[in-house]
Amino acid sequence: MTAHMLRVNGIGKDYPRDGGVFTAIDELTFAVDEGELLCLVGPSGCGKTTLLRCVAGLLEPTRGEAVVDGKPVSGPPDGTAVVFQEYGRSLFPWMRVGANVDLPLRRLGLSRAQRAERVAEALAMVDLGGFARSYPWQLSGGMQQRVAIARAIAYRPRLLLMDEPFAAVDAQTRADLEDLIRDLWGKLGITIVFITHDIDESVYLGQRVIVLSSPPTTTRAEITVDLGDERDQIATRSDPEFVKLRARVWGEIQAAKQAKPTDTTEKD
Ligand SMILES: Nc1ncnc2c1ncn2[C@@H]1O[C@H](COP(=O)(O)OP(=O)(O)OP(=O)(O)O)[C@@H](O)[C@H]1O
Repeated sequence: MTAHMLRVNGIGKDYPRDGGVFTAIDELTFAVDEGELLCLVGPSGCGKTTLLRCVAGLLEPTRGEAVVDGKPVSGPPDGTAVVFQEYGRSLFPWMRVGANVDLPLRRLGLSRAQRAERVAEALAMVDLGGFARSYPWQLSGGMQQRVAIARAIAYRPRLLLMDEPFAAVDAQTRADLEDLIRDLWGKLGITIVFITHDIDESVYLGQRVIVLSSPPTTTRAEITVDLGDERDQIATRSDPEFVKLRARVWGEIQAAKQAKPTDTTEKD
């Protein structure tokens, strides 16, 4: 049996609002297998970022817990890296690309040579081998996001959390970055939880898609993506199974927007 890399056990989050309490997440429970590529999709404001922050140990849930690699999360978990949407804010503009990728490695107790090897390897994997000495602001948005991805993989995480990482780049760059993620996932065998509000992206990337409801958020549906591991921007997206799956996710999201909070979860 495959081990769970991540378990989300009854996580809920309340925020103070207008002198009262706003339940952003009511109750979320799901598990992610080791080596799985899972996409989480849901309507705007459904608490995707809140959930990811709870899993990454950056925010304390009001209820429930996240368990990464068998350990309850109480701070940033070992072996976990995060890629955020805003690459412009996650890279340090005064540090060269190589130094940005190197930064998180400094707490791993590696030698300078080992770190340099990891930085070079990670930059080569995202096709930025010649850019170690450039500054982030000299690169395009898509290239900067590849630096952020290189920084995450240089850390050699077992779990990679991605929060709408391609929302701010143009469509062509986005397609290239999607293929890069699938390629890295295939090569590195890591577990990826990918958050997106883009239905097509969730089906194209994921082995499984979890659809979240509107707040107070619960799991609306869990959908297995039976498209095989070889995906291609043209062939996969015109595959009748892809078209069927995207229609199903779309339907679930529309229903989630209209549903009453008491609706029960549907499972595949
Ligand atoms: N620190 C906070 N204080 C109060 N309310 C918050 C806070 N952070 C988030 N919220 C609210 O909780 C809800 C979920 O927010 P969150 O950013 O997690 O959703 P999201 O699904 O990532 O949104 P989007 O799709 O727009 O990026 C929203 O209604 C938001 O206004």
